[in-house]
Amino acid sequence: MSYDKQLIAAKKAASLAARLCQKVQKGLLQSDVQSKSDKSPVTVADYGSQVLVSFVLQRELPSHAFSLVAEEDSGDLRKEESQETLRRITKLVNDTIANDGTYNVSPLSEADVLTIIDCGTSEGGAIGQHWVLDPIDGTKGFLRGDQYAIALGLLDEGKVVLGVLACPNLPLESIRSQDQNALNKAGCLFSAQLSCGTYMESLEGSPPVKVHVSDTENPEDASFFESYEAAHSSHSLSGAIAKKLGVKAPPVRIDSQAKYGALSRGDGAIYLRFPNKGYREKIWDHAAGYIVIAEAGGVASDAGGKPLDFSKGRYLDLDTGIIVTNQKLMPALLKAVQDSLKEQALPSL
Ligand SMILES: Nc1ncnc2c1ncn2[C@@H]1O[C@H](COP(=O)(O)OS(=O)(=O)O)[C@@H](OP(=O)(O)O)[C@H]1O
Ligand SMILES: [Mg+2]
Ligand SMILES: [Mg+2]
Ligand SMILES: [Mg+2]
Repeated sequence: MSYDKQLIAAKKAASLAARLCQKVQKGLLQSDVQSKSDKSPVTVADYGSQVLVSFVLQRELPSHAFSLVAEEDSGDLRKEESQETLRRITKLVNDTIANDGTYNVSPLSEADVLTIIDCGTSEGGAIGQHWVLDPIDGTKGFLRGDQYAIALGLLDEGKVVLGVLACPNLPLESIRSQDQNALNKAGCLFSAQLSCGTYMESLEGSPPVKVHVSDTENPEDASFFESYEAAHSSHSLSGAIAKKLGVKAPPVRIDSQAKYGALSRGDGAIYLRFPNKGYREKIWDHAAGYIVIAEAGGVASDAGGKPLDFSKGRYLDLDTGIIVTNQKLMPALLKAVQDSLKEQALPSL
C-alpha cells in the first residue's frame, strides 16, 4: 500500500508549522509561554503548530477519514486569563496561512482555533489510520533557542507507516562538521515511508537525499545521543552503559526527536533514553522518529529488546527505556544495557 499522498500532505503540514515556530522563536515574549497542569511549558507556537498541521492535513486529504492523536488540548486556552494568548495564536496561524498563499480561506476565528486544537484528542489504537502529532517536541529546547522538532507520524492498524520530522535548528550538514558556515545553514526535513527509505531535504525544499544510519560495528568509534534535560533521561545510567560498551566519545545532548533525525544520517550511532521510573512515554514523542530510524536502516526498541508498540493508545507501554542504534551494534548494546540495569538494581555495598 502506498502512502504517497499522505506523505506529501504531512511534509506540507510540518513545513508550514515550522515557519510559524521559527517566527515565534525569533521574537519570543514571556507572555507567549505558559505552564501546563503537569508543570511542563507550552507556548503559542505549540498550539499554533498543532492548528496548522491539523488544518493542512484536512485540507490536503479531504476524502480521508481524519483521526489525530496530538499532544495539546484547548483546556487552558478556554480560561478567561488565556484570551490574549488565544488571540495571539489565532493571528499567528492566520498570518502563516496568508503568507503561504496556498489556501484561499477566510481567516480562522478564535472559536475555529479551539475546535481545530481539539481535533487532536483521538485515542489512536490498533484499528484504522491515525495521525500522531507532537506540534513542538522539545519545548524546553525551543525556549532555550536550541533544537526542537515538529514530529508527525501516521499509524495504520497500529503500525507507524510514515513519519516526518521538521527540525528548524538542525544544520543540513552533520552536527560533527567543523565548518561554521555549513552549521549556520539550518533547517532539515526528514521523511520516511514504510519500505521506501528515509530522505532529508532543507526546509526550503532542496532535492531530497536518501540517508542511512552509521554502519559502524565498533563501539569505540560510536558516539551516543541523549536528552539535553537530565530530568527526561538518566545521564548517569547512559554513561555507565556507554562505558561498558567501550564508547570513547562524550555524550551528545540534543533536545527532541531531532536526535532521531541526526542519527538517521549517521551524525552519531546510538541514542539512549531512560526516563525516571513511573514516567509514561507518549506515542507522539517517538512515532515519527521510530520510522525515520527504521527506514534509514536502524532499530529502536525498548530496553528489553522489544519493538516499540504504537497500537495501545496514547501511551507506549515500555520496559524501562528506549535504545536506538544500527542492526550490527544492537546485540552488544542490548547486553550492555541489560548488564548495567542489573548492576543498578543491586544494593550498593
Ligand atoms: N520526566 C520526563 N521524563 C521523560 N521525558 C519527559 C519528561 N517530561 C517530559 N518529557 C518528554 O520529553 C520530551 C522532550 O524530548 P527529549 O527528552 O528527547 O528532549 S530534551 O533534551 O530533554 O529536551 C518532551 O516533549 P515536549 O513536551 O513535546 O517538549 C516530553 O514529552
Ligand atoms: Mg514531545
Ligand atoms: Mg510537544
Ligand atoms: Mg510538551
